[in-house]
Amino acid sequence: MHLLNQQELTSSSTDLETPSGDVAKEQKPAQDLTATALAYHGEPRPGKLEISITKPCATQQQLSLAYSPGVAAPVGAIVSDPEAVYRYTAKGNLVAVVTDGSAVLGLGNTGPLASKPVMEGKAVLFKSFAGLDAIDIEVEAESPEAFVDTVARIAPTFGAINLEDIAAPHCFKIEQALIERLDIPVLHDDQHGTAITIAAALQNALELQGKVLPEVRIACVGAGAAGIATLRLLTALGAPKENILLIDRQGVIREEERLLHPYCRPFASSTMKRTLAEAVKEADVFIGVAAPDLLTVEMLKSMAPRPIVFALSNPDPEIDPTLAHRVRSDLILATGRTDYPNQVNNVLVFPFLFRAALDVRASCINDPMKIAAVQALAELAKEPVPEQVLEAYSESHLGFGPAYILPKPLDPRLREFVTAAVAQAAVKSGVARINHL
Ligand SMILES: NC(=O)C1=CN([C@@H]2O[C@H](COP(=O)(O)OP(=O)(O)OC[C@H]3O[C@@H](n4cnc5c(N)ncnc54)[C@H](OP(=O)(O)O)[C@@H]3O)[C@@H](O)[C@H]2O)C=CC1
Ligand SMILES: CC(=O)C(=O)O
Ligand SMILES: [Mg+2]
Repeated sequence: MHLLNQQELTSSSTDLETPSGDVAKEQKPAQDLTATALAYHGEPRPGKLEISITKPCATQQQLSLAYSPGVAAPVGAIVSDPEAVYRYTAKGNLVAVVTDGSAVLGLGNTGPLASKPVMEGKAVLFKSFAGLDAIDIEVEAESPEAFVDTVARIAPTFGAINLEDIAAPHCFKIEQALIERLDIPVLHDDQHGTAITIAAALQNALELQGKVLPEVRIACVGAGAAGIATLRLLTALGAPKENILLIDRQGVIREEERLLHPYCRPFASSTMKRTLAEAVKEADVFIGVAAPDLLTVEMLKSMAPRPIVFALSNPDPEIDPTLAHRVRSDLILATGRTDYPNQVNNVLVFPFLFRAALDVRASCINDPMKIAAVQALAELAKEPVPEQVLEAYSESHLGFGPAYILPKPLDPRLREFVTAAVAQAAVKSGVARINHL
């Protein structure tokens, strides 16, 4: 599949009026996205990050405070009281973005080295959207245990750990082991950041389509980190398991048919349906967290009236959005990408979950905090959109509707709105260690 970048979109797109009255952008093939992206990453200096200092260190006196002998004072304070580390070091605002490179976006197991641009990107988003300092750490680990051990050993440096792009099923075991071993928040973004974003987007899309979660039929392709966590959250929010079909490379995951890992088992179905095409037929909701181009035009046509399609594989979605809008005028469609309407991407969540957790020094990121994020994100989509956001996206109007089911990631209100809701939930559920509210 070939999709366009933002510049090409704004310079070469034509608007298609769909029968539902929404405007879908018609796009022409990109010639230079690869070259532009490589230049962006390579020039004027390689990469997207640097470290800057926050205290002056230009005179003999300043050097003797920053280093020997002055630095001994905070060391002593931390030895006496470990909590003083939050007062005298950067720990409390520092997140590790850690990966083994085993499920990098939808590109698969690229290994740790090639995952570095994505992890640097996550660090950029932490900083620019939530003011958090983040360092990317790409780990070469021979086993999940070795990975856990590596992260646990470096954890004292950080205020929180964001696990990224670690494939299922190891990701579940790794996250659980680190949560148990560490006293700082640990969260696998591809599980929970994605699940929260999808749940908020689905809540709003269902409202617009005149449907409700307890009644819709859901086909989810991708039984990995994102897929399993999303179904766990959606069922917790009221989606009946019997209305859900989960599909992986071998087809619909059915009870007692093959050896399933324990994370898949709760979503195994007693259905007679075996293929993705059969699973999608008459479904109200398609959630794609798997790979490009899996949803065909025929499958889309076979979905129920007023369908919802979240084609979230990055960078290339499960169906080309322009094609999908041509086929179904009653569709609400989202992708994970920035250059289409309705970006359903965990960037809407992870900066603010961690911002809140660190602000109140939460010991973990628990379910009430995740549910608070769902509600805050869904609610913010219904507020008038500030001029600054319209300008950032070169739009003259954005408002709650089929082409705007969630706030845009560049919306500066996210930081206050989502962070406040999550922090309040942390305090209320008893996991906050300080109360700034
Ligand atoms: N928009 C967003 O915010 C996010 C999007 N994603 C996207 O979701 C996808 C999966 O990520 P993640 O869950 O972390 O990865 P995992 O490796 O944990 O899981 C991938 C899952 O997708 C399935 N899959 C892969 N290819 C196919 C195929 N051709 N047909 C059917 N199933 C397939 C795999 O099946 P099997 O086990 O049989 O190989 C597996 O169940 C990626 O494309 C990623 O970009 C992820 C997180 C956030
Ligand atoms: C968005 C993201 O984290 C992913 O596609 O893996
Ligand atoms: Mg990811």
